[in-house]
Amino acid sequence: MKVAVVGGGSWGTALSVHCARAGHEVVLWAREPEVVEGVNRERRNPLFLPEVTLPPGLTAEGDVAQAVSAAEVVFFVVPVQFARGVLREMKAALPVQAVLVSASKGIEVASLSRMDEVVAQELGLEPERFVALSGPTFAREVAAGLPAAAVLAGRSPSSLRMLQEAFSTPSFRLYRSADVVGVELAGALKNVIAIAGGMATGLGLGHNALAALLTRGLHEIARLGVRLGGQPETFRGLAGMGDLVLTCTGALSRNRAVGERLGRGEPLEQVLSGREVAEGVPTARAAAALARKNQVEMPITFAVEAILDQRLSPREAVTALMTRSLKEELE
Ligand SMILES: NC(=O)C1=CN([C@@H]2O[C@H](COP(=O)(O)OP(=O)(O)OC[C@H]3O[C@@H](n4cnc5c(N)ncnc54)[C@H](O)[C@@H]3O)[C@@H](O)[C@H]2O)C=CC1
Ligand SMILES: O=C(CO)COP(=O)(O)O
Repeated sequence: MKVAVVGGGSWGTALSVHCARAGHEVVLWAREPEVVEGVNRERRNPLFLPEVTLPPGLTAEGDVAQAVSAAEVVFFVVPVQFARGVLREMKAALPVQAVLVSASKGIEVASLSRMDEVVAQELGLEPERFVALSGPTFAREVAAGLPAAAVLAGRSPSSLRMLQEAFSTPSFRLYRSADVVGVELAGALKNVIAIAGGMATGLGLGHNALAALLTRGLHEIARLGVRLGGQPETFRGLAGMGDLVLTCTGALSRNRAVGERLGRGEPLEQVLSGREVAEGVPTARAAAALARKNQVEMPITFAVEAILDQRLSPREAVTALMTRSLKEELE
C-alpha cells in the first residue's frame, strides 16, 4: 500500500520503519529539513532514533501536502498540541478514500479535544475513515523489531480488518477495538500517571508506592474515561493497563523521565528543555480541566497538574494523596 507517515519524531520514524519492513511504500513527512535530508541521503534520522538504519522503501518529504497526496493510509504522529496546524496544511491534498490512523497520545489543551475530535473538526472526515492506534509501544523497541502488540480502534469493521492485516507482522501484533473514545483517552491519560510514577521513583518511595500509584492511576483514568463514553474493559487492555505499566516502569518513557527528574528536585524549565515531547505535561492540564468539568475525582492527575503549575512540591503531593479521606476501593 501507499503509506504516508506525518511526523518525523521517534514514533513516526519507528512506524515508518515498521511499515516499510511490512512491504509498504512509505513517505515520511518531517518538519525539520535535516531529518528529510538525513533520511533520503544517509538512510537515518539524525535527530530521532539516529542509531536506526532505515530500510529501503522509505523516503522523506518536507511538504506535508505532497507527502499525503497519493496515500491510501496516513499515520498521523504529530504531538497533539501541534496537530491542528499540520492537519490544516494537509487537508486539501488528502485523497478522498484515505484512512487516517492517529498514533498521537494526548488531549488538546486549548479545546480539551481528543485526536478523533481534532481530526473531525479540521478534516471533516467521515467517522469510518478515522482509526486510533495505541498500546505499549516504545518507538526504539519497535524500530529494533522486538515483539510488541497494540490496538487499532475505529468505527468501521472493514477498515479495521484491512489495517490489521496490512500492518500486523510476526513482531507487531495488532488487535481491533470499536472503542475509539476509550482507546484515545487511555493512551492520553496514562502519560499523566507515568509522570507521577516517575516522581515516585525520583523521590525514592519504593516499589509498594509505585504499584499503588499505578493501580489507583488506572482507577481514575477509567473513571474519567467511562464518564466520557469509553468502555470499562478498554482500560484493562493494551491501550490502558498495558501502556500504563510500560510507561510507569519502563526506562525508555519520556513522561516517566520527566517525573523522575522533578522528583529528584530538578527545576521544571530544565526538565522540559529537551527536544523530545512529554505529552503528559500539557495533557495533565487538559485532563484535570475535563475532570473538573465532568465532576470526576482524579486526585493523582490533580496532583501532577499542581506540581507542574508549581503550586505543590512532589513531596507535599505525596502527603496530600496519602492523607485524603479514607474510601471504599471501588468507589
Ligand atoms: N516515542 C514513542 O515511543 C511513542 C510516542 N507516541 C506518541 O507519538 C506522538 C509523537 O511523539 P514522538 O514521535 O515520540 O515525538 P518526539 O519527542 O520523538 O519528537 C518530537 C516531535 O515533535 C515535532 N514538533 C516539535 N515542535 C513542533 C511544532 N511546532 N509543530 C509540529 N511538530 C512539532 C518534532 O518535529 C518531532 O517530530 C506523541 O503524541 C507521543 O505520545 C506514541 C507511542 C510511542
Ligand atoms: O507511549 C509510549 C509508549 O507506548 C511512549 O511513552 P513516552 O512518551 O512516555 O516515552
